[in-house]
Amino acid sequence: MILETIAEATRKRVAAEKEKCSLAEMKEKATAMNPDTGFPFEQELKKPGMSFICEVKKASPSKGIIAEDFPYLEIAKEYEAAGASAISCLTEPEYFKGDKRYLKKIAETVSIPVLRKDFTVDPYMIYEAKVLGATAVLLICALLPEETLKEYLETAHSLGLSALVEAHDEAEVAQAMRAGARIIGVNNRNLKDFTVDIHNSERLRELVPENIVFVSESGIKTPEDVGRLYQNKTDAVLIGETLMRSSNKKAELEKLSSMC
Ligand SMILES: O=P(O)(O)OC[C@@H](O)[C@@H](O)c1c[nH]c2ccccc12
Repeated sequence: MILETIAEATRKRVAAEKEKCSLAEMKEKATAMNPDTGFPFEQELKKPGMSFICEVKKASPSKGIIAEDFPYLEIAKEYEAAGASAISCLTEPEYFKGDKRYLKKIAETVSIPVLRKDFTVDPYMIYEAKVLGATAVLLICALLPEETLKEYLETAHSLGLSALVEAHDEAEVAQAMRAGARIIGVNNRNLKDFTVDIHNSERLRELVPENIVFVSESGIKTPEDVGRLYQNKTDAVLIGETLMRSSNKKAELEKLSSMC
């Protein structure tokens, strides 16, 4: 299964990185930074109206190369100027052609919150996200036993980082809530077979109380998709491909939000 393959590659990558900068050292750097961020990622998504998390993504295992030309910093600036609430930046290098340097540079440049989009399988990656300037990390339920998820959430929160906890079905939504998630994202893409169904997040919406931020992720393409999710009390949408393929991101974002 692709998710496990990526997780395994990530474990290897992190093991190699620890040779250069140990866990103790990374933790030290992260904890020396100001934890009192006021959780801007969560605050942005909680604002009235639909919030847009716009993703900077060059490639994906399901789509291959999405953007041949990839001026990531310009893209991030365009998202910000277009009114994005936050930016999601892929840092996974092998399958998504992401890079930690993209995240660092984007976080230095824009003033909206930046999510580190990666396959968090080690607390090291949470400390590193903080050091790179991220305001939030992704935690995928399918990769983390409940106790581990709880522990990672506590680590993130103690550093002032928000966590977008990704679930795909009822059991994972329940796991996310028990672990103390404040932001739950339902992925419309099934990571086992890559099928996309935005009905998935519509269906699971009612399981999440309104004090927890609810995000719909993946496969969102039209103003009708966004409008339907908005009617269904979705706080935010996470959109990658549709925006990445658009040559005028501001116009595209305006169009996508036109039915909210
Ligand atoms: O490009 P899309 O279909 O709009 O999807 C964006 C985002 O939801 C997707 O990239 C994603 C959702 N969960 C992930 C976990 C890891 C990597 C990527 C993802």
